[in-house]
Amino acid sequence: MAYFSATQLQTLSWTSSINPNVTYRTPKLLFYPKPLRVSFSSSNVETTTLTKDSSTTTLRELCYGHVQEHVIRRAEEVGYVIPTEVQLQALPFLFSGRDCVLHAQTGSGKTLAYLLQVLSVVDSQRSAVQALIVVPTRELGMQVTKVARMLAANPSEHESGLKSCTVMALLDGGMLKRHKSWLKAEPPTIVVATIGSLCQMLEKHILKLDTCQVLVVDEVDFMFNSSKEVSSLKRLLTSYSSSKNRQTIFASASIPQHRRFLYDCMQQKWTRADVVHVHVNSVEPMPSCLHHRFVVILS
Ligand SMILES: Nc1ncnc2c1ncn2[C@@H]1O[C@H](COP(=O)(O)OP(=O)(O)OP(=O)(O)O)[C@@H](O)[C@H]1O
Repeated sequence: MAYFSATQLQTLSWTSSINPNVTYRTPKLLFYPKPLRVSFSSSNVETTTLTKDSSTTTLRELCYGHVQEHVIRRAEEVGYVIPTEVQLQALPFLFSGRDCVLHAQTGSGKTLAYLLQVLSVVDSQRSAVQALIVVPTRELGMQVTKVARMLAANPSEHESGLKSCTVMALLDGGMLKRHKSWLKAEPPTIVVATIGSLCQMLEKHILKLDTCQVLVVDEVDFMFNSSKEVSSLKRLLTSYSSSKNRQTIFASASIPQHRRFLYDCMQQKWTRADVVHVHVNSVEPMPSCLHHRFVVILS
């Protein structure tokens, strides 16, 4: 049995401080902006000189050759022009097909990072579920579905005669009866699901995941901390499709014991052994205190 010590796990961790002496050797990242401080927990670090400034790398440049033009255009139309730090760091790994743990603060842009990867992989002409995004709550599921549908919408669909990518929201409290008929008639390309509704569909064999190429688990720390969801989630990660045949992406704002989590990912075969931990630290730390002010309005 292979044994990995916690120190052998590959962890990429960026901060905004610049250390010109430490970078790393992944060739895909050579266009990277400024020298970034990249810490590996192994001693596998090499020095390279990076030239281009991060402020000049656009989302279009990052996505070029991976994401369809209409998706990039749609993203630009809604204002996604410059990648956030986590998108800048994660997208080259995601596009290369590596399993990733996206670990960055709330609002840092993890959702867009994994949705761009999902949209780069799926083929809307195939009638099969190709990506599954598991979320802890209905509210988050609705938000993710909205962004996915917005990005996937193809305005030239009618002229080209090509089918658009379809996104199903399989969420707790939703109309599962309607979803059953939809799944039977024509499988959607992407499914966004809460674990409860998803398991119902899987157990009844209405939904099959053998064609799933990308599995995303959002708010993974929340899911693993919920006693109600954890066993179903573990089953999902190991039973319905194998980590060899799919790309697995975990996203979370906080993973308190991330080394332990990465170790489990490999040991339990939730991911492949070369899973990448993309850890973007907050550029602006939380303020140490808050000032409260109030105004008295005299009537
Ligand atoms: N490249 C970008 N340019 C401009 N805005 C962006 C970009 N990427 C994401 N956003 C916006 O930033 C906000 C937060 O993004 P998002 O929801 O993807 O963050 P997140 O890291 O997934 O947060 P959470 O941990 O809460 O799920 C959203 O309003 C999104 O539209």
